[in-house]
Amino acid sequence: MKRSAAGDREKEDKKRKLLQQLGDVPLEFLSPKDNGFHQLWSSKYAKLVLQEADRTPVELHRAVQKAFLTLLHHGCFFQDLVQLKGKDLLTPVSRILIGEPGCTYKYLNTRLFAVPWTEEDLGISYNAEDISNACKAFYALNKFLHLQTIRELSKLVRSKHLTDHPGDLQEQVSSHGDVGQEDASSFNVTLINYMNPQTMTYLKEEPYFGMGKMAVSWHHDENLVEGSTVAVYNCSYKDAMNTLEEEAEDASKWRVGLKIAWDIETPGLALPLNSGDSYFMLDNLNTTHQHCVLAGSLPRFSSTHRVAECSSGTFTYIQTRCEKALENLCALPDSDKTKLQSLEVEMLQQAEEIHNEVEFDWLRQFWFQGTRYSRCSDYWLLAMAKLEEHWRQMETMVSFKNTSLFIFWMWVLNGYRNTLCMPFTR
Ligand SMILES: O=C(O)CCC(=O)C(=O)O
Ligand SMILES: [Fe+2]
Repeated sequence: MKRSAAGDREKEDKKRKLLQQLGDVPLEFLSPKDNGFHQLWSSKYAKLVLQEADRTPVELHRAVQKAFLTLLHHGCFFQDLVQLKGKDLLTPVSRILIGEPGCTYKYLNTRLFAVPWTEEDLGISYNAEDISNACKAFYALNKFLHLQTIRELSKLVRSKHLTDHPGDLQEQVSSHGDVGQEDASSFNVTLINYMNPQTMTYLKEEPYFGMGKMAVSWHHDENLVEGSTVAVYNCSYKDAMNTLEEEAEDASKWRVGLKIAWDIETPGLALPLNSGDSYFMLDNLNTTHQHCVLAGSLPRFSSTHRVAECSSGTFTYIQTRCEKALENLCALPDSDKTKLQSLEVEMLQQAEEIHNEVEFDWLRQFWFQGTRYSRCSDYWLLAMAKLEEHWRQMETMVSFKNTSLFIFWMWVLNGYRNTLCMPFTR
């Protein structure tokens, strides 16, 4: 999914107009201490659900919290260089993507490659046993959050708040008679975020409501299966560096902010999070509303489980594409030379397209991000070596095509010249 520069500009204009309209008066937002907070939540934000820490098994908390720290100690979190409003920006939060083997997730023009999680041993080698265990912990958390999501979705179906898409939701829920099967609500990746506010010198102020410093600005999560839920596990922790008083700590909890997209009438919502809490953006909430993350005072991790739309975003997909293009290349017997089977224009064009796709959307994306993926496992290095080999073979195809085109134009040109010269040469 390419973000168009024109589309971005249009959105920016709309946003600027909105801010001008507001002048210096901030919009209203409600927190738990405000009257009407729960009323607002249940009427305008009913598809946002909080599950407090005690709803999650203690062993799962333990395994996941250990996993976060393992990844941090192995230096697996990286700030992403993303494109926003035509500018290259480094995200304040550092991230890692973990998920189904071969899955990728593209956001803000950056393709992230999932460090594979598996329950059983698929022969994937990890750089350390604790990294392998960390991936297993997120797999377990994923399964748990998936179950909770189904539960919350069916509660939503039964509730009177359901207004739009009742049909879709009903379907999503009823397809879960047998929980655990693959479907639109099985999360295939988690994008894990980490930020230590004490080491971040500059964080942007939330511009519309005056909610405070943002770790992640207002956005919709992109590149997800339409209407799919996003489930987030939140975990802040005290390290030896943090010596805050209990009270001060309380005043600076991490919060998730929500607002209805392009709506300046409905107050925004700021929901404080305790360590171990999970929140769910059910059904199409991510489309109708925007969210942001407001920084608290402690270092914090979040594991954001999603259904990435990866019809053209898995290793299997791109490998199959390459193989399709390479069907047109056949080996000459008794030599290491190859030739094109068909010179049909469509065949040649398709090969060129696939050659570009693998080069720009996969190889360059991967190498641009440096060696970050080799911190965890060799999975993507091996996968990329295969794609590179396909790319190299396609390179010969494209050069064949260019040579054929050259010969064709020479032939046309010569024919033309011969025609012109005919009276003189006769
Ligand atoms: O950390 C969170 O609570 C949510 C982060 C988020 O919105 C994102 O990564 O897209
Ligand atoms: Fe998000």
